[in-house]
Amino acid sequence: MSELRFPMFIPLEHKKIMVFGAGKVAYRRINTLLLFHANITVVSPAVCKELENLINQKKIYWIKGSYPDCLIETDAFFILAATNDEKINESIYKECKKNNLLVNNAGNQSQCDFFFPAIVETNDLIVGIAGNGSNHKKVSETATKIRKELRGGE
Ligand SMILES: C[C@@]1(CC(=O)O)c2cc3[nH]c(cc4nc(cc5[nH]c(cc(n2)[C@H]1CCC(=O)O)[C@@](C)(CC(=O)O)[C@@H]5CCC(=O)O)C(CC(=O)O)=C4CCC(=O)O)c(CCC(=O)O)c3CC(=O)O
Ligand SMILES: NC(=O)C1=CN([C@@H]2O[C@H](COP(=O)(O)OP(=O)(O)OC[C@H]3O[C@@H](n4cnc5c(N)ncnc54)[C@H](O)[C@@H]3O)[C@@H](O)[C@H]2O)C=CC1
Repeated sequence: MSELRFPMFIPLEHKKIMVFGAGKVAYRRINTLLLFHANITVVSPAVCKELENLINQKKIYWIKGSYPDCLIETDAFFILAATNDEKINESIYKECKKNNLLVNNAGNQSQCDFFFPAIVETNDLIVGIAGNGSNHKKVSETATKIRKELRGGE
């Protein structure tokens, strides 16, 4: 893929974000979104220990269930489809499109209205890093280098 992706920096405070799936990818992304004080609802039949802690601390809201039994809330600012079922992720994508909602299918780049960046944050800077979708490792390694440069480690 060689398309250029335009970075936008959007305040997320109090905006509702729905995340379908509560595994490794969902956890990584929820942690990133919490930095921005988003109002996160996660839908999944089960959650990992780390997410359970966030739910108990009331940092995120959990709907215990599965798509399509649990529907997409149309007042969501955007939706992340991050289940481990390709067909389910695709159905979520299609329902979002029908409702004019922004959606990211973590398993399929052709079903992403926007892409999830790697983030480096300091007191007064936010750096968002993305590639062209061909080298996730390079994006991640670049974030690590910039973290070292700006924060001296981590
Ligand atoms: C295109 C994109 C679409 C989107 O927005 O969803 C996408 C897609 C996919 N990633 C895959 C694999 C991995 N992604 C990571 C890590 C990150 N991926 C992220 C973003 C994006 N990933 C989007 C834009 C990327 C860009 O700009 O180029 C980051 C930046 C942000 C975040 O996710 O938090 C985060 C680094 C954060 C940081 O380090 O800070 C690792 C781990 C690693 O490399 O260390 C692995 C491999 C190991 C693993 O399995 O974890 C697969 C194959 C899945 C499969 O085959 O099943 C797909 C699917 C596909 O390519 O179609
Ligand atoms: N974009 C990225 O960075 C990456 C994307 N992926 C893709 O992301 C997706 C998720 O990967 P992982 O987090 O590793 O999976 P995982 O197996 O760790 O977690 C999947 C989660 O989905 C939930 N789930 C399953 N069916 C569901 C349904 N019908 N409704 C709601 N929740 C449901 C499960 O309970 C579980 O919590 C896969 O599609 C994979 O291809 C994988 C690695 C990296």
